Amino acid sequence: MEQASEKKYPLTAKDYKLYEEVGEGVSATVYRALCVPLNEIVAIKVLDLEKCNNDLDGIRREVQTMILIDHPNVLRAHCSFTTGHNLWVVMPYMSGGSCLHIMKSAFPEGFEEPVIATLLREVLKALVYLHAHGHIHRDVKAGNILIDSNGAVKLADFGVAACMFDTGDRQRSRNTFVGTPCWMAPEVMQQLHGYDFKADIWSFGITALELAHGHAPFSKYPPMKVLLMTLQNAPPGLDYERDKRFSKSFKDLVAACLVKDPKKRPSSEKLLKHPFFKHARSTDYLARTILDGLSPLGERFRNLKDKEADILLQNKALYEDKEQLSQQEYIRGISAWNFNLEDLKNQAALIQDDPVLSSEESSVSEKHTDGHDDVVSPVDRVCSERANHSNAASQLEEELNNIDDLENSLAAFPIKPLQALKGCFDVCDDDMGAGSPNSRDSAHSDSEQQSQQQSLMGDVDRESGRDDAGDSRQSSLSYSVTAARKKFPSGSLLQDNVLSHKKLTGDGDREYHQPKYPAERNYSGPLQYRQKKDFSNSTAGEDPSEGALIERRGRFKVTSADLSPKGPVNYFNSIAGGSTSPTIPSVSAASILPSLHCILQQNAIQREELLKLMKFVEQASGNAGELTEAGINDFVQQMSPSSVRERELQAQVIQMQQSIGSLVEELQRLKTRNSQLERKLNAMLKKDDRIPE
Ligand SMILES: Nc1ncnc2c1ncn2[C@@H]1O[C@H](COP(=O)(O)OP(=O)(O)OP(=O)(O)O)[C@@H](O)[C@H]1O
Repeated sequence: MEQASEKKYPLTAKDYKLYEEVGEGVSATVYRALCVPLNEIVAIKVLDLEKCNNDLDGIRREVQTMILIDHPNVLRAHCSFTTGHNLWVVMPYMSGGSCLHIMKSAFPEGFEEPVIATLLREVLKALVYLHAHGHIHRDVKAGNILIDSNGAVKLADFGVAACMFDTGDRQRSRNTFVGTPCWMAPEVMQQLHGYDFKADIWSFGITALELAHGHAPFSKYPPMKVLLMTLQNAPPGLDYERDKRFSKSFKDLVAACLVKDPKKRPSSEKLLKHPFFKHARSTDYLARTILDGLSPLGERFRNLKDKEADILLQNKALYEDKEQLSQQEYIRGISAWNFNLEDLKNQAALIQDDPVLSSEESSVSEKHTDGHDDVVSPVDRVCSERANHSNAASQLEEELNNIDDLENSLAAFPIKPLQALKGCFDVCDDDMGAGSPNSRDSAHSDSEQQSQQQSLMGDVDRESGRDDAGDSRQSSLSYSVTAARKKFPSGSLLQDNVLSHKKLTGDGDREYHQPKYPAERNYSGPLQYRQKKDFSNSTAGEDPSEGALIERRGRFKVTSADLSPKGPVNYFNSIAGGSTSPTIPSVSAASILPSLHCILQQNAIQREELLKLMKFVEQASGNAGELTEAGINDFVQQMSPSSVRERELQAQVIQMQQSIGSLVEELQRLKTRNSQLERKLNAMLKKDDRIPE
């Protein structure tokens, strides 16, 4: 297929003998191999095209570019060809391996400054070349800085790596979520206005810190957090106090690269003239200092892989989610460009909801700004990364749980708080409308909650426009989130009117907040009075099931159903002082006259019966003369306690009958008088008619 150099590298797999694995990438495995016809040791990168979402033409273009590149500090491909569903890229074998693997094996705390200066100078030369030819590497990091047995430094992974970091739509369409964005420039993360070769300068600065400390800033955090930190926090750098072993020029170089505004970063060409590179040495110095004593690359790689497998086994559960996987990939030294940015942003947007996180990030930011992360032995470093990552994972889990809690709260929070209140209070429907300021607030609060959630993405995006103001940026973001949270209770009725029964029931000024079924009811005093007083004022048209309206205050009303005790309250109790006997209602005398008359008649009949009986007895005993009518009356009185009342009534009836009789007589008299007058009048009228005029 493709041929790069004058040497004719064979284009068939059978001409190569694969040896041990010396590296592993996202979708590629690198082997040490023998090119049989040429009897030359090479490295063959085997790409699984099924894992790579790119079309073959895209890959071919990238490989062509890689083949055409001709610079001593850029790893050039000898040739490439496909075999089965794999693409083989044949390259020079870099026996020292990558700087990342070297650090992992022997320099966990990073390299000394002259080594760093030498390495960086070589890398920078590669960047000057690439940028001058219009290429952006986009994957500058220690894992892609390869060293051969002589100490020659080559920047690898240009071109072919492009298939791992598609841009634009292709990147967005991918769902993979692998790697960490530790080296990624803020403007690349934002993808708002695109990016240029200055993105490589940022990655170069991060790589400088990686070589200085043995790991990249933020490397122990999951990708979404790294994204957030990169965008929000002040750029990482070397600390003047803590990183005493490094020169001021090194610190200046890093600071110059890690400026958030790409325009303010120097070009690779300008950077190459930086005083820091006066510390750089020859490449064989590298061979002497960092390669000396190292075991063969394949062996180192296997050892690292074994360690990783052990730890993976121990922390199997930990590595089941994608964030863990990304950390795992970082430890393996895999590039981190093909994650889904949208996913990251969305998750980052969620994370920044947590104000606790903000403060934590602040301290983290400080730490990284100081340039101090944990410094441990290689194994410890891996373990520590995992432990730290475990912490980060649990932190993350906690944060996400908090978000879950918030989301649950939002889900549980009523759209119309007054509807929820209806469960505790009787609320007039008209109070549920937009007229209620509280309901407006709560509705606003709800929608604001949602828009806040959505706008957080926008907040992250808007960060792009700002530069070097991590603190203010963070505070502004924190503010928007905090504001949203604070608005949640204050804008709704929830806190005051639903959650605070305790407070409300104890507050005399707010007794209208009495819950529908309070634990204790007081049926005495004012409440009874109020009930009695308003009983007759029940509003027509009220729902009978909810009882008559007893009291209405503002949006709330208290109904008789609410206030009634379990047993029926006797309306008369309060009047009659607790007596349960009914009080006879007042009636007119005329309405009971017939009844009284009837009783009187009965009494009269009974009296006659008694008199007959007594006469019979008298005759029988011969003592008839001893009993007078008066005596009989006395006897009757003694015999019947109700006779007194009967006599009174009888007297009244007789009196009334007499009155009626008098009235009838009077009426008759008046009628007679009236007819006499009429007659007189008629007589006078006739008399007048007869008198001539
Ligand atoms: N020519 C080479 N000689 C020796 N080792 C190599 C060579 N090329 C790559 N490697 C090793 O293999 C590892 C993976 O290679 P490479 O980075 O090209 O694959 P990748 O899939 O692109 O990975 P990444 O996603 O990390 O870029 C490198 O980190 C390096 O350690």
